[in-house]
Amino acid sequence: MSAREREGELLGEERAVPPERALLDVRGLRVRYGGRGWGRGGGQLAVDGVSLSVAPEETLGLVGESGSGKTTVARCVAGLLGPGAGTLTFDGRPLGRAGRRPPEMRRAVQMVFQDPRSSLNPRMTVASVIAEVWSTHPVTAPEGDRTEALHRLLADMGLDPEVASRRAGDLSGGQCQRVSIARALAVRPRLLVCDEAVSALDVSVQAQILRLLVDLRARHRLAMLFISHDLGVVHQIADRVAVMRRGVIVEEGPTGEVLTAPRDPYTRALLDAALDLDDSVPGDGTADDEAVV
Ligand SMILES: Nc1ncnc2c1ncn2[C@@H]1O[C@H](COP(=O)(O)OP(=O)(O)OP(=O)(O)O)[C@@H](O)[C@H]1O
Repeated sequence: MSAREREGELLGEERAVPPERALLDVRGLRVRYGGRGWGRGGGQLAVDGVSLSVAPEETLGLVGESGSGKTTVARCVAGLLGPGAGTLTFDGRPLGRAGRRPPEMRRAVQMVFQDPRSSLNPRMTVASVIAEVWSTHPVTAPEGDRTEALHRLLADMGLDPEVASRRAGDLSGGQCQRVSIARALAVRPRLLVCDEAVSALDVSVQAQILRLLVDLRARHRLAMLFISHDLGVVHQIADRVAVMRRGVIVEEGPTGEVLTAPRDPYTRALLDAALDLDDSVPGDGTADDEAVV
């Protein structure tokens, strides 16, 4: 089936999330890096007609091998990259690049990156990281005592208030990721795009951050686009899964179905490659917690 046919199928009656129910709706997304401009050839066609939807409070897992185009989709949704072709809508409104989004849409879609250390300025204190996003989105800034609000936010992330005065560069990887999540949630988003958000962490810390995300998702009624090459991790968190290969979605469905009875040979190969799904799921509850201060 060609990318266009597959896109057509996704546009039809079988769509998992009807357009009127979708929070995020991506239709026929195409992205080419380099070359002579869109439609003029050359360069690298990274995403070739991706259509997907995420309902309010739903988590869609996007899986696939390295280079399949997952990050490119994430960057378009977060507004860091413009689509070559296709449409993105959020709550029924067109979703342009971040610079062109109205402030309420910029804050509604937040992203958590793979490498927590490089996504934070190592010289900034945690308090100033959060103060910066509150000043960018003043509507989300606390009205009363900001220090108290900051401490509450940190506590929500499982961080001690003492972390507020520490520089990001002095924190552990897990602590940095908790701060990155705090920065994203400080502006009260509706959709969190997590791009390999636990991949760079030690296995025991992965489990903690995954549990934190599951907990925050419920408490803050978040929708998530959760990108990972790790099927075990996706199994833990996603309601539905879309499988990407070479810029197209080859299979999509409820997580249990896709990961236990895959229809596409590529999904089966991915599952076979994940040596043992159960063993690859982090978090048996026995791992020592990293110091969360
Ligand atoms: N800035 C860029 N310039 C040129 N090509 C790029 C760029 N970013 C990504 N690509 C190419 O686009 C394709 C898709 O990359 P992308 O990072 O979206 O895939 P991915 O599935 O997220 O992979 P990974 O898990 O390794 O990040 C790859 O072939 C990659 O080499």
